[in-house]
Amino acid sequence: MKKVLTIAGSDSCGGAGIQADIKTMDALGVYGMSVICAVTAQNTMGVEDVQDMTPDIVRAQIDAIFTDIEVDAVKIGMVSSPEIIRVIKERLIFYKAKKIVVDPVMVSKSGYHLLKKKAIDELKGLISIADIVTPNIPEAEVLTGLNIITEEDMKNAAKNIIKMGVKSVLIKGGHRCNDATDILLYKENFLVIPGKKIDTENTHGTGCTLSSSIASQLAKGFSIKESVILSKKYITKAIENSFALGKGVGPVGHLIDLYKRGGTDYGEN
Ligand SMILES: Nc1ncnc2c1ncn2[C@@H]1O[C@H](COP(=O)(O)OP(=O)(O)OP(=O)(O)O)[C@@H](O)[C@H]1O
Ligand SMILES: Cc1ncc(CO)c(N)n1
Repeated sequence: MKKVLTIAGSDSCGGAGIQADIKTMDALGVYGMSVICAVTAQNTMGVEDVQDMTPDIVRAQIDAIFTDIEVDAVKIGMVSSPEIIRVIKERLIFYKAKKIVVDPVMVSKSGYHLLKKKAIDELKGLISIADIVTPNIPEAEVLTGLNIITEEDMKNAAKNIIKMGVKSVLIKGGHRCNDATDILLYKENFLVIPGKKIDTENTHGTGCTLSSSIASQLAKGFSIKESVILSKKYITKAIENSFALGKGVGPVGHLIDLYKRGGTDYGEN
């Protein structure tokens, strides 16, 4: 079985973060492992509190895994602080980690800052060693300083981000009003991945699910382009099967959730 590591934050309500990553990995048939960078006290209505792990315990978790287990792909999500990001980058280079996906998580859907503002430069450094980075539109705006409205703007932002040294860039369109088309810049070519906006409030964890699906498919040996296309299908299906939970924004539905609710039709993933 392929082994995939998520380096991210814990979401107590189970919709995003480490919990979404492990559910996605399970659903896609890879073995999921985790390095926890922060614990959030969070529910469907928002983030109440955050406790960052120390850089030492982040380093110790990474060392524990890489000194024992061969890791086929790594997904990085919420990384909190400049010190934690520096440790992650240094350790991943040290262990010659393969197939690195960076989801540059900055602000939760409810508006809580999950990344300290002073950590943006370190985050760019981490992006430089990745195979793919998956910013949503507001994140791409922070990384580039550009204003992104149209598909052409998304392409320009991708060209700008690729200069950071990353091999490919997926700009996610989920934050646009009427469309969920994503744009991949890969080997100097653009791939427009069309998506229709699904009318649901329950989109907690969409970005985490997409990036851990990409890491899982890369681990299985698919190319970046194939992994992104398969993952767009997975996230679309997961949003179609999202459900109400608690009083706020409910989570996307993974294969496992569907089984529990008696469903069987989950496409080819
Ligand atoms: N309502 C929707 N209908 C269809 N696809 C969507 C919808 N919302 C998001 N997506 C898709 O989900 C994927 C994740 O994109 P999104 O922009 O939501 O990520 P994100 O903002 O990083 O998520 P998160 O808030 O979990 O960090 C993309 O492929 C995007 O196009
Ligand atoms: C821990 C965590 N990671 C990522 C997100 C996505 O916004 C979130 N809400 N919580």
